Amino acid sequence: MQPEAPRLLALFGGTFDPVHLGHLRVAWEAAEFLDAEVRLMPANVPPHRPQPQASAAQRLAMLRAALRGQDRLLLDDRELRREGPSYTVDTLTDLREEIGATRPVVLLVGADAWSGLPGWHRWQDLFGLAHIGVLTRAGHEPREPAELQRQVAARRTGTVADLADSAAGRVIDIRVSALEISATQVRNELAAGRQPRYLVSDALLAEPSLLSAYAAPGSQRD
Ligand SMILES: Nc1ncnc2c1ncn2[C@@H]1O[C@H](COP(=O)(O)OP(=O)(O)OP(=O)(O)O)[C@@H](O)[C@H]1O
Ligand SMILES: O=C(O)c1ccc[n+]([C@@H]2O[C@H](COP(=O)([O-])O)[C@@H](O)[C@H]2O)c1
Repeated sequence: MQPEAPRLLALFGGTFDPVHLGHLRVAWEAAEFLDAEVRLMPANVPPHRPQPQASAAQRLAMLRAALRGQDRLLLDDRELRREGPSYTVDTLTDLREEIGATRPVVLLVGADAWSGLPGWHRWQDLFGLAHIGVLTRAGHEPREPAELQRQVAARRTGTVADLADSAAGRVIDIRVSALEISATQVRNELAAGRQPRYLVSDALLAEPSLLSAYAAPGSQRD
């Protein structure tokens, strides 16, 4: 009898400032599509963007609250234990040291992040460490700069089973529900003194201290 193939492990990195229903739903759909263990992984110091408004501890607390009550989506806090810019290539190298070279890993990125991949630190090395799953994102047309197209042409597959055949190196497009929600929108709602109801998990609204990093000074929310 063939030994059972190890389950796919998928990492969904982000700033999560704060985590919103767009993140949660697309991660859920990716977990179903890939039949993978999906881990949401907050960046400590996100590279290539302004630094988050909420601290790492606050972003982690919001993620914990949002993920409570289910076990399909998990939390991975490895980047919060590392100082300096949270480069994904370093994170995947660290993960490989922990789990070894053979288990298939899928790095999940939204379509907007994917377009910017050639700007990432040592981006070409990412393909040696993980597969990449590109999630559609409402409001962000798929765009692939020429250097990314060249790198990806021979790697793309439409078949999940291909991801189990190797530890890394394939690219798969994952069509998920179009939920045009962003953390920027949530921060703006809160800064204007409004509730981000139905944009974030109810668990975040139930505990007002969780969203306190975004409140307008002196604002009163109902
Ligand atoms: N609504 C969404 N649909 C699909 N992917 C998403 C969605 N929101 C975020 N993502 C993806 O989740 C990852 C983490 O995103 P991030 O934490 O920066 O959230 P964001 O909403 O884009 O934040 P901000 O508005 O602060 O830029 C990225 O790969 C991003 O493309
Ligand atoms: O490694 C890099 O150079 C790099 C550059 C930009 C983004 N990332 C990662 O991409 C993920 C999504 O980033 P963001 O800024 O959309 O939250 C998050 O895990 C970041 O650490 C990584």
